[in-house]
Amino acid sequence: MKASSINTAEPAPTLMTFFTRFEADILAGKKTITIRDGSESNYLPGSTVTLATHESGRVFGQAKILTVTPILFSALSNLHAEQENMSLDELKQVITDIYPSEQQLFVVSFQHIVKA
Ligand SMILES: CC(=O)Nc1cc[nH]c(=O)n1
Repeated sequence: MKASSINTAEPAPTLMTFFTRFEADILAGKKTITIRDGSESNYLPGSTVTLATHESGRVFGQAKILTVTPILFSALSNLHAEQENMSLDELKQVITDIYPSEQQLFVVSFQHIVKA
């Protein structure tokens, strides 16, 4: 993402939540990206975020944000699916379930650095 397109109006988030079903893949280093909508696109590359479950808020680790890249739903590829540790069909279904009819999305890549 270009520096000029980073939203500096709000502080970068320090918490990233995931559905519990994704936790094991993240801790195993098998899921290295997350695809979010515009409301969760303000992560700052280089920053460290706390990882917690969406359902209960249980903290399960920390990660370093590497990149935040805009992407259209129609441009999701097998590379994204690999980085999510799922097939492309699965990934498209997951994203459609979470963000119905959202075209503009953001790929947030991260490195899991600490297990809680
Ligand atoms: C809580 C939540 O929205 N979690 C998501 C959303 C998109 N991708 C993902 O890996 N996790």
